[in-house]
Amino acid sequence: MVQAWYMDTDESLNCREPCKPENTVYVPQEELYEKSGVEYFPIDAATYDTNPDYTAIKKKKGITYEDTIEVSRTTFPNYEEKIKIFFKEHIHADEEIRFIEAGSGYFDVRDCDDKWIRIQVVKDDLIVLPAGIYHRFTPDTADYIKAKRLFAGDPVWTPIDRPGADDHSVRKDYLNRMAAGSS
Ligand SMILES: CSCCC(=O)C(=O)O
Ligand SMILES: [Fe+2]
Repeated sequence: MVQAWYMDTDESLNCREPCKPENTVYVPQEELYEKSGVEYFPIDAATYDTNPDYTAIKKKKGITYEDTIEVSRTTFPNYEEKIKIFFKEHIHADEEIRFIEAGSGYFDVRDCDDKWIRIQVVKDDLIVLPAGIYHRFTPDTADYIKAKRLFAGDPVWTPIDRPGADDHSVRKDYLNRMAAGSS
C-alpha cells in the first residue's frame, strides 16, 4: 500500500488514472482499517514462501487455496471485458485476499460513510478486503499486475453487484461488525 486517498467524486475521470482531487486527503493504514476493515501487510515478494509472517497470515485466515492471476493485455483473455467486471461495485461472501507479486493497480473500497477510498497496491503488498465490503478493482495505466489469490475453502469468485447486495446477510454482517468496531 503505497498510498490510500479519498477519490475525486467526478465520475467522468479516467478510472485508470489516480483520480486524486485537488486537495487530496490521504488515508493512513490505521484509519483505513477503522473506516473500512481493510487489512494490509507488507511481505517481500522475493522471499514470501519462507516468510513466517506470510505463513502466519495464511494460517490465521484458514487459507487452503492459492493461485496466481496475471492481468495484462497479453496474458489475460478478454482483457477489456474482464477489467470492466472487476470495476463494477460489488461484495463477496468471503474475504478477498490478494498478494501483489509484480505490477500495480487500484482497489477502491467504500468507507463507513459510503465514500470511495482508493488504495494503490504494488509489489510486496498483501491486502485483505473483508467479506461484505463494497469494492472494485482496476489496473492503472501501466496495464500490468500479477497477484496471488488466497482463499479459505473452495474459491468463489462470483461478485454480488451492488444493486441488490444491500439486503444480503453478508453485507448486514459486515455493517454490524463495523458498527461494533471490529471487522
Ligand atoms: C489484483 S488481482 C486482480 C483483480 C482481482 O482478482 C479481483 O478484482 O478479484
Ligand atoms: Fe471483488
